[in-house]
Amino acid sequence: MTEFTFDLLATDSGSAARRGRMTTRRGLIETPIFMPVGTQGTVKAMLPEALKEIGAQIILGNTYHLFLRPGHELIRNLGGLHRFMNWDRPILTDSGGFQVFSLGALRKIDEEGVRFQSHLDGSSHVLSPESSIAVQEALGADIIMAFDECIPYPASREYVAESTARSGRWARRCKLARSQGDGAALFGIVQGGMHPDLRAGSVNELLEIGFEGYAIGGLSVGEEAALMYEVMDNTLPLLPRDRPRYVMGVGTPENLIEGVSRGVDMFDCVMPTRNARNGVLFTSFGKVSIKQARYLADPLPVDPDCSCYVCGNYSRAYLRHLYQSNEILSSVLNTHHNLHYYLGLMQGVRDALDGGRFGEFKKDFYRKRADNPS
Ligand SMILES: CC1(C)O[C@H]2[C@@H](O1)[C@@]1(COC(C)(C)O1)O[C@@H]2CNc1nc2cc3nc(N)[nH]c(=O)c3cc2[nH]1
Ligand SMILES: [Zn+2]
Repeated sequence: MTEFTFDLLATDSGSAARRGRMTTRRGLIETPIFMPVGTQGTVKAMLPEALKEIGAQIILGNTYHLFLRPGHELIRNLGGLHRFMNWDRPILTDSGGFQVFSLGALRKIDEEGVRFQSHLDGSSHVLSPESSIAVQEALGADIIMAFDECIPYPASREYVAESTARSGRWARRCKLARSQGDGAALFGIVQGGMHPDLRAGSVNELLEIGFEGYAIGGLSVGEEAALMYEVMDNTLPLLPRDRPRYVMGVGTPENLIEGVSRGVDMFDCVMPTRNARNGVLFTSFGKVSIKQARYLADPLPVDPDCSCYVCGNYSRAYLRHLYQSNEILSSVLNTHHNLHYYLGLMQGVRDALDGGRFGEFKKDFYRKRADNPS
């Protein structure tokens, strides 16, 4: 029996945006929410205490990576992923399907699952619906994801239909493979490529099986933003209002605002953390590439409107110096600021929804960027 609930607290008058609250066995999650990605049991360059200080409520882990290294049994024997990484708030784990295809080598997919060679040492492995659920339960994640195939883009309609049907069969196997009494919530993942009818078929199959939440997969795979929004427009209205909706791998700040407007509750993306390590900082007026010469002697904080520790204590000149010098602190400070920006943006969304002023919030978001084209 899972201790998972979702309450819809408010809906926006002028859009499909919604304010909600999830209850998991490790605490509450206020939605809409952005989830920092902690692929290998760490949100890169961030101490758990710093994540809490900037308001992170839940983070992501990856089955594929932790299964390969250090191994899910080792982590279970050491008390589970929360203990292992000293994070006592909720963790959502992705099921491995996507990562096998983005990282694994020599993959072979069949009804059983996916055979692949490790990108680390070339060793051969299989991930199946049953083994993916077993790994996620061993890790002790609070929200676990069905094992699916994230269909590459572009793909033929025939392949999309076949793969989506197989992911539907896998979803059923995932639900059957769950251990009784494991308090984690299991989310189904909608596939169907960019075809509204195949998306609807995938939704119907998942609803018939029944999950605690529903993710929209197969997006943020190189498609244009307009196409991503079209799939959201077609798919979100088909999902139950009283269950969380999670769009995987999304996205830029604009993607988050547009996704919220369409009724998305949960997001995750490597963008804030990956861009931080590449010296690209997110601000209320757009992106700042800190390596640019114009910041050489700039005494201002990266975003004068930002209340984070980094903007309160360091100049653009110093952040540029750290980046140019390839200093470790560059990743630490840039990541802190970028995650603070993403989490702060979603806090602003929640506050605006609480106050019935999401429409104004969205207008203000775009005006600030238009005033300062980066
Ligand atoms: C490969 C790597 C690290 O994953 C990120 C990142 O690069 C990158 C490359 O460009 C950006 C957009 C910045 O994000 O694309 C990935 C984010 N898009 C994405 N993540 C997903 C995860 C998924 N998991 C499952 N189980 N099923 C899915 O259908 C699924 C779809 C997804 N789409
Ligand atoms: Zn800042």
